[in-house]
Amino acid sequence: MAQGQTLHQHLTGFAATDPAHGPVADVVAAFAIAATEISELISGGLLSGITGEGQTRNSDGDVQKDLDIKADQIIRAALAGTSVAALASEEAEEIEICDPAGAVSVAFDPLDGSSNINTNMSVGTIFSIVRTPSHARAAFTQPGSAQLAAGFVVYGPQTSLVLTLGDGVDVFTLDRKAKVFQKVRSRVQIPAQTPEYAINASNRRFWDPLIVAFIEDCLAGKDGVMQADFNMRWIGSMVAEAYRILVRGGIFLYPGDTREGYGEGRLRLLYEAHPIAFIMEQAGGGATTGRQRILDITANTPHQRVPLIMGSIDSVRRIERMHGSPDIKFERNPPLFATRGLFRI
Ligand SMILES: O=P(O)(O)OC[C@H]1O[C@](O)(COP(=O)(O)O)[C@@H](O)[C@@H]1O
Ligand SMILES: [Mg+2]
Ligand SMILES: [Mg+2]
Repeated sequence: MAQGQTLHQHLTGFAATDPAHGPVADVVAAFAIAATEISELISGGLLSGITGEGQTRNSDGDVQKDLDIKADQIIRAALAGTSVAALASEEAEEIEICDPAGAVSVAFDPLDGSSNINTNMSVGTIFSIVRTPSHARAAFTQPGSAQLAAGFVVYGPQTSLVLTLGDGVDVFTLDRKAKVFQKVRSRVQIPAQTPEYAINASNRRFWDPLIVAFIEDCLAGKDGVMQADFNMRWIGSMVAEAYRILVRGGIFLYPGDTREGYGEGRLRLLYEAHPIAFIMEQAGGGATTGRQRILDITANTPHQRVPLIMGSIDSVRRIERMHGSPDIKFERNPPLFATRGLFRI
């Protein structure tokens, strides 16, 4: 439908032949309500009593900021009005069973990029909705391709909710006065080739040589095999990076590295990589570990980490080809391949 449609209208118009569709719509609506409240809190900052400090740690070892905990509580309160079978939150150690008869289950990151709270940078909320199997406990032992819907909210200069119901990606921006999300972009398509990359380059000495090789190719610009001058971004907030990629393309990398505990990178499969990968693919982009499509992976534990490389499809495919070609470092040397096209190897 045309822009200007509200999220509520979008969900109401969502085909209802599958019995899970009603519960999916209810859960998305609950996240929209929670996001409206979280957005207000964030925009008030210290005036809302948000200090950005924290005392406790979550199961992944991160310090839980006051807003991490508050966002988790707000989302739980909003979901209490729905019949969700199982919940997996970044801020809870274990999977929780709510209504075992619930048709859907939800994994969520209440606040992504929370190291940015004090610096007045963008943070977000991420969610993944799956069908509940016969045993609710098994809800999160399905590959990412089994997701029914996924979304994320970016609390930036605008608060925007990005949503896929498995049929393309739409973007809704919060009308703060009316407290309604209005559709601003329909059927988003990520450009296949955008010379822009995002990676935490301070970890370079810990990377796999293939990641070093890819970034060196980007840095070589027009003179290198990519034949394009690259721009670089790193926000430290995956939701903000994903939003930028949806708008103008590019590639984001959080690979595994040799730091202790970072063998599988930093991002969590169930509530970060799965939903973002679903959105990337639905918008014509890609998401991979380098060796495996993210949506083909099934979690063994709730907070399992996974290397995540996502964005413009040509860049994602190039990374995958590099991982499949151990001798790529020889092939990369010009001038033999100086005539290759953008992003080709
Ligand atoms: O500080 P680093 O290692 O660059 O990691 C940044 C990454 O960590 C995250 O903040 C992880 O998410 P949380 O803030 O939910 O733990 C991502 O948003 C971001 O891409
Ligand atoms: Mg996160
Ligand atoms: Mg978080």
